[in-house]
Amino acid sequence: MALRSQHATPPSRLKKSDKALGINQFDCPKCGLLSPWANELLTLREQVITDPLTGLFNLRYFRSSLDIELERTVRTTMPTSLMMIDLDHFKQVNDVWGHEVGNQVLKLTARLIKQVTRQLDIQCRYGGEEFVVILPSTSLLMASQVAERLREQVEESDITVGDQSFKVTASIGLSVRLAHEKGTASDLIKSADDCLYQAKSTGRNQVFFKGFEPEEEATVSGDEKEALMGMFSDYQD
Ligand SMILES: Nc1nc2c(ncn2[C@@H]2O[C@H](COP(=O)(O)OP(=O)(O)OP(=O)(O)O)[C@@H](O)[C@H]2O)c(=O)[nH]1
Repeated sequence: MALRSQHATPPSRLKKSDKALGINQFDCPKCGLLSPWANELLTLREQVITDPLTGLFNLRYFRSSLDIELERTVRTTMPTSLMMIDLDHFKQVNDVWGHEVGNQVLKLTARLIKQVTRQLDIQCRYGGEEFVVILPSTSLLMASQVAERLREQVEESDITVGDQSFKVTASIGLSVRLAHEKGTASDLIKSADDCLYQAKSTGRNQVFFKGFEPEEEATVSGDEKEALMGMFSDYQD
């Protein structure tokens, strides 16, 4: 019995293929899998690749997906972008509001990440209060627009506890791999992580990336942000 699909197919998307057999037999439309235990196996597989708190993909799935997407970049010449997101001063949220409220903030952040990204993007919890999104076939310019939209949505969201409410912010680092560029998945992660560090160390609540021209560093703000929004206003699915 083997799972042949490279990408996860949630059990809800499976079709029951043969009721007459009287057993739990399912036919996966993506991978053509046919097995009496396929549904149970897919549920198990989903658990193995999912972060239980946020429902996003976990670190294990992130690493294997990034390798696949970087291979795809070489084959298709379409760039792959990477977005690393870290909540600002999250320790204070736990300290002031408690761990359970902290968990609610992580869930909210996961929901916002899913809302602003596309279905084919790969949204993962990297660990703790850090998230990472792989954006296949996405230039750095487009990724910066998505990141800025996410940063804004986090900043604008109210977290309500009883009759009180508070806000959180996020810092975001971006990197991109172009088809002709060499380097490992770890290099791409390090590059996004370095940018995230820059976003944190230069004030937080901002998106940071090495600019569209090599070696040029940039943050998205003011007029540039407006121009980006205008150029890619039809980007959202
Ligand atoms: N509620 C909750 N807290 C978590 C979880 N995982 C990690 N944390 C907390 O996240 C906090 C991260 O704190 P720091 O690494 O100091 O970072 P920070 O306070 O966000 O500060 P900066 O990143 O520098 O802005 C720690 O207090 C961890 O305990 C989790 O699953 N749930």
